[in-house]
Amino acid sequence: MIKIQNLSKIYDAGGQKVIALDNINLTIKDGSIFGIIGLSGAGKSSLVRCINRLEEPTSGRIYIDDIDITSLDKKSLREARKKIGMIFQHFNLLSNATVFENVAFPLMIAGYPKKKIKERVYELLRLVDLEEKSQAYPSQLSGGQKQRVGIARALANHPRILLSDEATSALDPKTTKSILHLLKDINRKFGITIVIITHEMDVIKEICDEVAVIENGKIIEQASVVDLFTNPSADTTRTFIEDITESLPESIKISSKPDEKFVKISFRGSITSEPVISRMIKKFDVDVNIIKGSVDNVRDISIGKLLISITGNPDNILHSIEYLKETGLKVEVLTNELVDR
Ligand SMILES: Nc1ncnc2c1ncn2[C@@H]1O[C@H](COP(=O)(O)OP(=O)(O)OP(=O)(O)O)[C@@H](O)[C@H]1O
Repeated sequence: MIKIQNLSKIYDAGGQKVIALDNINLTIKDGSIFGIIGLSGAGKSSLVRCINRLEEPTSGRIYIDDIDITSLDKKSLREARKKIGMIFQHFNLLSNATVFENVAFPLMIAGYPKKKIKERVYELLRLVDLEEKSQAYPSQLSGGQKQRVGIARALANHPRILLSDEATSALDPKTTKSILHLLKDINRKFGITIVIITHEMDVIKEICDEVAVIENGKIIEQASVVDLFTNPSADTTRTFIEDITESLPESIKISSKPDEKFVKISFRGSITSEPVISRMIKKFDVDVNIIKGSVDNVRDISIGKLLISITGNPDNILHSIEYLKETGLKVEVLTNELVDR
């Protein structure tokens, strides 16, 4: 378990103080894939780099399995870091060393005998599907292959935690997917906790279990990925997931009549196939116009969103909305404030 308590990081930029992290509190469960998403400058890198103290926190505590990382001396920190692997956006490989040598590097530093190093390196290269490239140099590899080397190197010392600092940001969408699948496999096979920082919701959607949204150095929202998609609360989160109420047609903005209500419905999985809306129309004698709809796949669960207008007798509209809520759907009646956003 990673426990971050009251963590702050203040940089001194030429006499000017920059508050990069402002009293962060987070708990990351063992074996989970935890995403931290935020816009550029939100504090993501600072946060992830404080976990292994590549960046020194200004104040606060970070516990990993009850060991206070922030209080360790240099020698103990070196030991603790063996259990925290890290991968980077630009891979950080040694350019004049082969793939084999890059992966062997942390094992040599740890003082393993040659035979052991060779066995472990080939085991890791098999895991990331790069055995045949062992003698290649980084310049002879594609971006995806370079990141696979980065992953193999990060896993060399059997870490319990893998930190990923925008590891797929420099890759095309297809390669991104294959790297994310590899990370998921590693998480499942070895139970390694993975902390991913990213500015892309697609990355979160693909593999994370839980997500925290960071803005101006503060965590503004934290939830399971499925909950976040169904029910985002912060405005920034809504912009990340392109909420269905964004860029609504002009015609909606002029209407706030009692005989017409705009309703956003969110649903998960099986409810998609239930004819809830047609039943509602029959039961309450209202008309429904579907304005927008979308279905997203989040961690293999389909999450649907539907924006409808309900017109008819105002009382019947209210009963219809109650009925939708009773069926277990998440229902939000759009107010002007929401519509005008
Ligand atoms: N070494 C530093 N010295 C001074 N200010 C810094 C330093 N590193 C980061 N900052 C500032 O701290 C804030 C958070 O930066 P950080 O790199 O953690 O954000 P980020 O979310 O990772 O951004 P990006 O996605 O652009 O990398 C920013 O305002 C940044 O300018």
